[in-house]
Amino acid sequence: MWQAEHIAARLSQLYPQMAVSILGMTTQGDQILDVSLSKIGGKGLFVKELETAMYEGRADIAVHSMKDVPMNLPEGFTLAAIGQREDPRDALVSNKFDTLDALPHGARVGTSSLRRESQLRARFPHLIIEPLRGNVQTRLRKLDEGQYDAIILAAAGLKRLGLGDRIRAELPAEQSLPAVGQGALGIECLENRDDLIALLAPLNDADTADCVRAERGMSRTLGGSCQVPLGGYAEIIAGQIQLRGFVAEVDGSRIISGNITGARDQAETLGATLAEQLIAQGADKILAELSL
Ligand SMILES: NCc1[nH]cc(CCC(=O)O)c1CC(=O)O
Repeated sequence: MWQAEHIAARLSQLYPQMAVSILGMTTQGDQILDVSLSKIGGKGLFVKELETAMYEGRADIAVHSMKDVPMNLPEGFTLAAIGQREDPRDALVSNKFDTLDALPHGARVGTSSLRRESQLRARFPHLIIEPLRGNVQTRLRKLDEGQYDAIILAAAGLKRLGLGDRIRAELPAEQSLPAVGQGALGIECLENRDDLIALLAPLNDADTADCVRAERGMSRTLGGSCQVPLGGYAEIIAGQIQLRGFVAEVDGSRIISGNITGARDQAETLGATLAEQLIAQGADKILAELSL
């Protein structure tokens, strides 16, 4: 809802004559909370109902976290704009500990993200990783009730909700490589709505869009979703895209990582090329084992 309201406010600012209203929706991704997303079909669950609403003409656009948008949109839909990225990092939230290093043997860390789990287990095999789902407030409540010693959340979600003061440590990309698209908002509409695509163009942030395209190019080639421990994060450095990526065993016993730098107008190809490099190092075998 914060994301939808943010985009509605931007549109009202850009187009004062435009009537903007929010059609609040709950998706299966919000409703099914007792199991990990990786077991129930992944991220598409956050976007499907919204696409149905657009298809049926009940909504014109949908606002998504790019992290939740599947690599291949259904036929007839397009991403009209990708907004400026909020903090892309993962954040440690705890009432007892200020850093990951401070967590003692046997400390319980909440996350249902295979990406976060694999990176934690590789560096801190003495921690116990336990599932944690629900919206941001629910996750914080479960921490505060003492079910966990610490939890890992996206910094972006916390900051947007004014909960940035709960962050004990922001994990640098070297320690917790973010998810593909993390921290960026995407606006989806029907591909044939040239009117909307033109109106939404000013909301596109070229830097973020190029970075997210590179990340998604990698993930698409790897066939990844949140069903696999996979991270991808791109930055614009000296006018070029620098993309890092990894695929790991969930238990952290193996992490295949790499990076690549290249031209912004080749973003997707750059992502695909990094994916091929990870595959050459055995990423495809890890992915194949996971889909068994
Ligand atoms: N999968 C849920 C989800 N999708 C996007 C965000 C955070 C906000 C963002 O990345 O834009 C979150 C929560 C989290 O990972 O803590």
